[in-house]
Amino acid sequence: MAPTQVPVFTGSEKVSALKTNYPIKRAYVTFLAGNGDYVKGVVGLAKGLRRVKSAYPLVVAILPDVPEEHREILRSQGCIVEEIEPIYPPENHVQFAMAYYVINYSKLRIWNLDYNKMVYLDADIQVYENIDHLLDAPDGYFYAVMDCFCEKTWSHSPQYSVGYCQQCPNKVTWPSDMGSPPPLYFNAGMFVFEPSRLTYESLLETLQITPPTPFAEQDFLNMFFQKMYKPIPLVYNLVLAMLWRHPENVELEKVKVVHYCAAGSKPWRYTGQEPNMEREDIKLLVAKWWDIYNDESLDFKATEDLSKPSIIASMPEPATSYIHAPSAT
Ligand SMILES: O=c1ccn([C@@H]2O[C@H](COP(=O)(O)OP(=O)(O)O)[C@@H](O)[C@H]2O)c(=O)[nH]1
Ligand SMILES: OC[C@H]1O[C@H](O[C@@H]2[C@@H](O)[C@H](O)[C@@H](O)[C@H](O)[C@@H]2O)[C@H](O)[C@@H](O)[C@H]1O
Ligand SMILES: [Mn+2]
Repeated sequence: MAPTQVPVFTGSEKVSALKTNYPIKRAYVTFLAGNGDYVKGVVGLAKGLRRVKSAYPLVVAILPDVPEEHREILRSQGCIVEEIEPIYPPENHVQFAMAYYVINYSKLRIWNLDYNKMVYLDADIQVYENIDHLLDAPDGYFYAVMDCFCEKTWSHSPQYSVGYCQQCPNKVTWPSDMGSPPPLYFNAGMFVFEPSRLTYESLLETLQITPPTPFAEQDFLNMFFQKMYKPIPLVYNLVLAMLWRHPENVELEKVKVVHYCAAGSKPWRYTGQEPNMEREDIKLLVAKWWDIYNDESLDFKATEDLSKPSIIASMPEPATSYIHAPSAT
């Protein structure tokens, strides 16, 4: 297991009795911008969640530039489509964020959705095993998987310059003349969070006085939730670069969620040309993604699916509920 991970789930734990008169609303949520091919990622994710019999719906937070044709595709796959307004960082700093990532600040709108607990998943993520239990995790924390600093995309950072990575903190000791090592840093492609108006307004106010940085909203979220961040095991968000940067930390057969974020790994654009893309494990993971995307039996069927447990999921919670430790496999 990677160092410094604090196991969130220690077994079947009794969660405090929930006293509420309103149904606890839980869902998965992803983000879609533009009229390009990321819509395929969302369709794949919707079908993947259906394949693992998730009890919760998939909300898609879309920017206004998503065409009606794509919105219809998402609705036909049982997604709940919610249009959000873009969020731009302070005008005079935008050049500091990598241009490609600036649209990701708009992800912050998901804190304003009308749900109590959500799991955010990038559209380039696929869920291969049921992770509904994450929505039972104790409130008051921000759960996410630790990122890796070894890819070239991190070449701007002090970590990269000294060869330090939190995935192997003992390999290169953090130089004492560079102050204390950076706090644990999560990949913002997947996280468990509690939408709230109060948090949402605080995020937006804080953003206005926070100069953008290379990884845009990911850096910002790491700063904002630093005190609440609770690392969860890598099986919940396998950042593909881990396969060649930290293979000792990866047990591929136990991975529940795969994040196709390495350059050239987006399944719907895969050519195998970019570095590491010719690896057998990458070819297997891309093929697994396509198997789900092409599986017509996983398409949404209005009649059958409406009777799915997600209706139950919106019913008031029982007096107590349990967190079941994730399966070892
Ligand atoms: O043209 C785009 C680029 C990004 N995204 C969304 O923004 C997320 C973050 O971008 P990406 O996953 O490409 O970043 P990475 O995780 O690869 O750094 C994507 O997963 C999508 O949900 C999108 O909808 N359209
Ligand atoms: O806007 C910043 C983005 O930052 C993250 O992607 C990065 C990060 O994972 C680096 O560590 C990798 O090196 C890099 O390849 C990858 O693109 C999130 O996955 C994405 O959702 C989004 O927040
Ligand atoms: Mn991603």
